[in-house]
Amino acid sequence: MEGRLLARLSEAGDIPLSEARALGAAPAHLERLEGRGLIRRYERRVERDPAAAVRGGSSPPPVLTPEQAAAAETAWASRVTLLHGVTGAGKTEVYLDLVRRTLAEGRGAIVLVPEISLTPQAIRRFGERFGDELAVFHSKLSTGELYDQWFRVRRGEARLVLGSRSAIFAPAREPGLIVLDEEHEWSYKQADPVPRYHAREVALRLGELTGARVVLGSATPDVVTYHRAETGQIARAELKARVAPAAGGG
Ligand SMILES: Nc1ncnc2c1ncn2[C@@H]1O[C@H](COP(=O)(O)OP(=O)(O)OP(=O)(O)O)[C@@H](O)[C@H]1O
Repeated sequence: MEGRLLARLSEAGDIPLSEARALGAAPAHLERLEGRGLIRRYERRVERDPAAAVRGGSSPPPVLTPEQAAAAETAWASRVTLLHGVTGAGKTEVYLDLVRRTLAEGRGAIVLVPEISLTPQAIRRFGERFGDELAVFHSKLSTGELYDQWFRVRRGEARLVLGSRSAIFAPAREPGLIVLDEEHEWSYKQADPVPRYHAREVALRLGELTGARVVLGSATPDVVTYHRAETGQIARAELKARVAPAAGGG
């Protein structure tokens, strides 16, 4: 067994303890080898990274349409903005543009989407654009995965948080932007279990406390948000046209 282990180590450099065990190494074997100075045991943090699979090459961002560019400008110039746009009008590209600007300023960003919209494709869109800056929070992560994501954000390694409602509590450093996509969704309200909160209200308050811009995106805004926009308490940007499909040119 010891020969097999040493052979494996000489080819791999180092191996996890679990692999040594699988090769048949018992604790006594390891102690003996270590005593003879042939191996050394050490601990290393290994992070689980649920976004790793969706990180790809960086695809260049599309040029925003004039309507999208105007919407991004309004949001950039305002504290809180309702981004009112029909389905397929390209709201996500506006969020991506605002995230890019925010990271370029050296600040962090939190993008909330309803749990049901947090699909691999949606994650990939952000992962392709922002790579290692991205941390993803959703309810299917194991406690360990959640812990790792939390610490990547906490340490400032990941400055962009993408997640469902509870991601609003991620320890983003110096948040400069908070986006709620589909802001009208009832799933942003957590009624049970405690703590009971509405992620939109938390986002608005966090924006006040930190100076982060808040963007509320929807094709069908909540009546409360709509009223705030109508009465001028928050800004409004509209996307009325669908983005023409790249190949269609219509
Ligand atoms: N400026 C652009 N140039 C080229 N393609 C674009 C542009 N903006 C958006 N798209 C493409 O159009 C499609 C719809 O855009 P996007 O997903 O951003 O819209 P959305 O409003 O967020 O959609 P939904 O309402 O479904 O959430 C996507 O495939 C996106 O890549």
